[in-house]
Parts: sequence; C-alpha cells; structure tokens
Amino acid sequence: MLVHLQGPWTPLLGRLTLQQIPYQNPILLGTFIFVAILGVIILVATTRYGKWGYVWREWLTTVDHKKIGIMYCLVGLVMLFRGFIDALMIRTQQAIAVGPKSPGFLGAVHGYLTPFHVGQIFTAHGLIMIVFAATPLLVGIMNIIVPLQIGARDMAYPYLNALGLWLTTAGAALVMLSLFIGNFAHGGWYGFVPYFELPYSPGVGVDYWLWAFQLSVLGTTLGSINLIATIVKMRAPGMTWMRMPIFTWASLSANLIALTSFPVLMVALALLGMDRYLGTHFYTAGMGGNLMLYNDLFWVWGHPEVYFLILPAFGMMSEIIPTFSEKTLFGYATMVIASFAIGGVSWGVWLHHFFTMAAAPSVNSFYSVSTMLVGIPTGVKVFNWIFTMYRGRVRYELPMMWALLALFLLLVGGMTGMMNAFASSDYMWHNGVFVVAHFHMMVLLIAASVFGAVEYWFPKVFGFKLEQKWGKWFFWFMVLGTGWVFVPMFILGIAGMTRRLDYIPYTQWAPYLHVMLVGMAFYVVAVGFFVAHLYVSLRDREKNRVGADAWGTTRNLEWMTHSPVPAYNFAFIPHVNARDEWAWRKEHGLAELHAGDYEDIHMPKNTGVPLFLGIFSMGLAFALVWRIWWLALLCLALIVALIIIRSFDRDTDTTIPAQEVDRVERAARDGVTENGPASDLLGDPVVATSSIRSESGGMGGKSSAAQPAWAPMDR
Ligand code: HEA
Ligand code: HEM
Ligand SMILES: [Cu+2]
Repeated sequence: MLVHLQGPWTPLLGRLTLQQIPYQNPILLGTFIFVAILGVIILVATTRYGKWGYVWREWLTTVDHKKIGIMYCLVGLVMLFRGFIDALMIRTQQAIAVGPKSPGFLGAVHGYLTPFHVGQIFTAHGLIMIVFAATPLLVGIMNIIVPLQIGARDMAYPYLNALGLWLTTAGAALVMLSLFIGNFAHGGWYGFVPYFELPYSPGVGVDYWLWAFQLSVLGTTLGSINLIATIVKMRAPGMTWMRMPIFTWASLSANLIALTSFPVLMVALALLGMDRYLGTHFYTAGMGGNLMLYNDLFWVWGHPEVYFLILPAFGMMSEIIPTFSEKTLFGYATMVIASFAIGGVSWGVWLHHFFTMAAAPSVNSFYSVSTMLVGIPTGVKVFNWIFTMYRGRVRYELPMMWALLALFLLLVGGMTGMMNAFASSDYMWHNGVFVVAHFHMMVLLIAASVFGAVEYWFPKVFGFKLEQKWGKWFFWFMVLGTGWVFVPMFILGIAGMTRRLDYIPYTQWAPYLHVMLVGMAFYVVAVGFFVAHLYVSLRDREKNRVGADAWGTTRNLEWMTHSPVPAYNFAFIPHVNARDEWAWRKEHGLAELHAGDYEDIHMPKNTGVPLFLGIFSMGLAFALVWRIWWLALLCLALIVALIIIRSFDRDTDTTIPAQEVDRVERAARDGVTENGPASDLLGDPVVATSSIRSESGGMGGKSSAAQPAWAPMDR
C-alpha cells in the first residue's frame, strides 16, 4: 500500500508526497496509462527507425521559422484536443447532473464528477484553450507565413523565436503534469482574488495555474517582439508599408497589442505570486492592498488579448477570401485602419468584464460606449469581405468554406457581444452561460479561421494539398456540433443559467442540456473525420503534390517560392513592385523561372540552448509549485549559466553554399539533381513538377504560372 512519505527526506521534496498522485481516480489513472503508452510507442518508434538524430537536428534544435511554426501548431493541436476532452467532460456531467433525482457515480453526489473536479476542468479548459491552443496555433501560423510574405529568409531573432516556442511548450507541459501530480486551480481561468490568495487556496492548483500562465506570457511576449521587429525591419526591397500583405498587417497590429498588454499580465501574476510566496498584500483588503487592482490589471490584458487572437484570424480570412473570389481584397487601406482601430479601442473597454462590480453609472456608460465602438471597424471588415466576394468568381473550396463559417460566427458572436456591452442587459446575465455562448462563437471563429488557414497554407509548407472529401465531412460536423451545442446555450443563458455549474437543479433545463450532448457527439465524430482527413492526405500525398502557386489564384509573395519552401525561403530576395506582388508578376508575365548565379546564403545556426532553457524553466516552475527550494535554485542557476554561456558564443551562424542552393533550386524546378532529390520538410524526396498540379485552375481558368520567378531584378 502506498503511504504518506515521512522521513528525513521529506523537506527535500517540499510539499510533494506520493499521496499527491491521484492513483485512486479511475479517469486520471486511465488518462495516465493512455499517455504513458502513447509516449512509449513514440519513443520506441523513434529509436526503431533511428530517427533521434533527425529529430534533434531538424526539430528540437532548429531556429528555422517554418519548423518552429510547425511545432507551435503541433503544441496548439495537442492542447486543443486536451481542451476538447475537458469540454466533453463538462457537457457530459451537466447532461447527467440535472434534476434533484439525478444519479451520482464515482463518489459524486450528482453525475460522475465532484464539484472540485468540475472546477479544475473548466479552469484548465479555459486557460488551455486561450493560451495553449489558440495562441500557439495563431503564433505558429504567423511564424511560418509572415517572413515568407515579406520576402525574408527568417525572423529577425531566430534564437528568441525558438525560446518563445520552448517557454510556451514548458507552460503547456506544466498544465498537463498537474493532471498526474497534484491538481489544478478550480476557481476559473482568469483567477479571483482574494480567493486565489494563499489562505483561501493553499493547495498547489493555483501555483500550477500561476506558473503555467506566466511561462506562456513570457513566451508570447518574446514572440511579439520578434514578429514586430521582423515586419518593421526585414521587408524585401520595394515592400513599402502600403504594399504589405494584409495578413502581415494583421500580425503587426496583433503583436503590437500583445507587446503592450502581456507585460501587464506578467505584473498582475507576479504581484499575486508575491502575495502567495512572500506574504505581501497587493490584493488583500487588509494591510492596504486592493482587490480591484487584480481585476483591473487582469482585464487590461484580458480584453486586448481577445483582439490579439481575433486580428490574425481576420488576417487569415482576408487572405483566403480574395484568393477564392479571384479578386483583389476590397478596401485594403480601410482594412489596415480597421485593424489598428480595433487594437486602439481594445485598450479602453476592459471594465465591461465587471460592469456588475458597482462602478458609478457614468463609468459603466463610458465603457459601454467604448465597447460598442469596436463594432464600427469590425463592421468595416465584414463589409469589405462581402464586397470582395461580390461579383467575384467564388470557389467554395475548403479554405473558403472555413472562412465563410468564420464570417458567420463573427456576426453571431459580435451581435451577442453588443448585447453584453449594454451594462443594463449584462446585469441580467453576467456570470451566465449567455456570455459563455457569446465568446465561444468568437473563439470558434478563431478555430474556423485556423482550420481554413491550415488548409490554405498547408501545400506551401509541405508541398502537397490536403484531400477534400474527409475535410468536408469534418467541416460539416463542426458546423453541426457548433449549432447543437451553442444555440441551446444562448437560450439557457437568457433563461438564467449561470456558468461553471457542476449540478443543475432545474429539471426543465434537461432537454437543452441533452441536446447539447448530442452536439458534443457531432463534435466527436468531427474529430474522427479530422483524423481521417490527415491520414488520407498523408497517405495520398504524392497524388496531391503542387507547384509554387498551389491554388492558382493566390496573390502574395509566399506563393512565389517553391512548395515546400526551401530552408532559405528565397534563392534571391525578391524585389517588390506592387501590392499583391505575386498577382502583379503573373499579370506582367514575370512568373517565369530564371535560374541565376546563386550566391552563398547566410543563415542562423541551430542551437539546443532554447530547448534547455525551456526544460529548466519548467523545472523551476515545478519546484516553485511544490516549494522544493533546492531544485528551484538549481534550475535558476542552470538558466543563468546557460544565458551567460550563450552570450559568449560567437559561432551562431552558418552558410548555405551556392552549389547547394543551385541543387535545391534545380530539384524543385525539374525534380532531378545530380546529387539526388532535394528534401522536403517531412524528410521525403521531393518530386516537384514543372507544371502546377492544382485542380483548381490558374488565373483565368487553366493553371498557368506556377513556378517561382527569380526575375533579374530579384538580386
Ligand atoms: C476572440 C474573442 C472575443 C472577441 C473578438 C470578442 C468581441 C467582443 N466582445 Fe467578448 N468576450 C470574450 C471573447 C471575445 N469577445 C471572452 C473570452 C469573454 C469572457 C471571458 C470570461 O468571462 O471568461 C468575453 C466577454 C465579453 C463581455 C463581458 C460579459 C460578462 O462577463 O458579463 C462583453 C461585454 O461587453 C463582451 C463584449 C464584446 C464585444 C462588444 C465584442 C466586439 O468586438 C464584437 C464586434 C463585432 C460585431 C459587432 C459584428 C460585426 C459588425 C457588423 C456587422 C457591423 C454592424 C454592427 C454594429 C455597428 C453593432 N465580451
Ligand atoms: C469544441 C468546442 C468547445 C466546447 C464544446 C466548449 C465547451 C465549454 C464549456 C461547456 C464550458 C463551461 C461553461 C460553463 O462555465 O458553464 C467552457 C468554458 C470556457 N471555454 Fe470552451 N469549449 C470549446 C472550445 C473552446 C475554445 C476553442 C476556447 C478558446 C480559445 C474556449 C474557451 C473557454 C473559456 C475561456 C471558458 C471559461 C472557463 C471558465 O469559466 O473559467 N472554449 N467551454
Ligand atoms: Cu472584453
């Protein structure tokens, strides 16, 4: 039998005892066994196929923005799955635990989860979905696409880029670890004071929440510095501000929001940490602290954060809609202005998250009006997209379908957001599921844009298109799930159902809760179709190989270079002549490939330092959660030492020789080289074709210009 470990070693492990491992909980035990088996399979497979060297060289130590972006997306996808399982558990619990006679299992009075578990689940779901699923997916896509769109060879700070990835991953891993060692916070994703203070939440849950959050904040802030610097400083010659692709604009505005708001959250969490660890009183009413300070600081980040998420999603829609309407984007300049207007106003609306906290009516009115103002620039965007489609040759391929779903969700989420913005109506349903339904429309809009963007840019990154059949099933079941889960939620919200419930006494609400469970079944089927979509796409990838311009009607620079993109992105840095440069080149007959006298290309060199900084940061966070002071000091010392050692390292770059560039270019152009085929990102031989293999047709019908144009001016 496992017993509480007592003895001279106990102080060495801080608060950590064997009892903290929830082996009595069958759900967690099952999850642990599943994860352990999966882990062993991956380790054995990597060893069996001798891939450790490849994984280390090509991925773990990489500073290539494309690979870092892919890894960000993988982290986001894994966490999206975890967050989905959490949602499934909440919905199942609420469908069972309704009515006074509802049954109880596994030690719960109603349903199969205790209130403590339900609390942990919605807290983890909220935090994971926002900072470890949506954020990494968006940052990942920005990482891959922005340098390509501006004609750069990498990000401004490739090393910092890898560090951002590994810090975010460390935070995500910490949340996952809390499943199996200890527990997670159960007071909601945005935290409450004084409830999250030590006397009221003495366990490790809040500490896990605090440090995981803090690691992701650090990672995202570093990422935003990098993206801003890249966009400002690394644009190809000729790319003036108003020639910048719209997704790059969206990324710039989003990251300006991130850079100015994330540090506020860092401070908010640091002060809470000081309260918990050092006994200060920033947020307690006694000793001169102020409860409202936390709410203000948190939401001064929290609201701009949602626009940090939505602006890149808008950027994705703004790329997809013109391509599949075979037209240029309507109202480019107003799109840019609207992004910055949304970003600017986002600073002055945070109080709408606590209209009910008894501020003066004049204060509530101010924030009500400022919140509503956001509808104007957002509306500008909506009309611009509609006018882009108007009289265009709209092709309903998968990326476009996702973009249109996103547009629809924006209308529903936006209008219900406006309803929240009235302080008077918010008084009725604040803390209710109407608000939850509002923001799920918005976050599912982000998910829809991300899926659209993945469909859209996948061929650029991997060299082949995703298949369409299973992808469409996946799409339609997502639509079904969204309708069946969130329409009843709006109704229950108006009926007065509050959020975060583990038990619902009103039997009258049962039908709605059961309909929502059916919606979850649609989502589960959708996940199955998603897996089939990926599997079939990978299996049939040779059939779906594409040339540079995968969709035929693309418009920006990223479509000018090969698919998959070579390590150096562009053999020659392109010279930009127009907005929609690639469309311009196609129109001017400049889409022909010219081999040239390639030169050596100077690139950043791989390094394992960011990975180890991530690992030691996670160790530090874990030690702080459990108050294992020696481990905390050790990890801190290792982090400082690594930073110092790295700062003396002068050997941080490398050169791709001209012959190698020539080989890769020729392989991509002709599919043959003297030294064998070039490699793609998956490590397989690329058999690039000299003609495009897209079914969608090129500009004006049949596929035309497909290959990169290294025009003489591109030097
Ligand atoms: C990406 C995420 C995202 C986005 C984009 C938004 C966008 C908006 N949100 Fe939402 N919101 C959240 C995520 C998001 N929100 C989250 C996560 C919470 C809760 C957190 C928590 O408590 O856990 C929340 C909570 C929340 C509240 C607090 C409710 C409460 O706690 O009681 C309020 C109140 O005003 C609000 C309002 C709005 C408004 C007005 C918009 C606007 O930006 C919408 C603008 C869009 C449109 C209006 C549609 C398009 C426009 C037109 C077609 C033009 C014509 C229309 C008009 C001029 C009106 N949101
Ligand atoms: C498959 C899709 C999803 C489903 C079915 C789902 C379901 C739920 C449910 C049932 C809740 C609890 C509601 C309550 O308190 O009564 C919830 C809360 C929440 N969800 Fe989702 N969700 C989904 C996707 C997402 C995504 C993609 C995000 C963010 C990017 C997200 C962010 C949140 C947040 C922030 C909360 C609030 C947590 C809290 O109260 O502390 N969800 N979700
Ligand atoms: Cu808000």
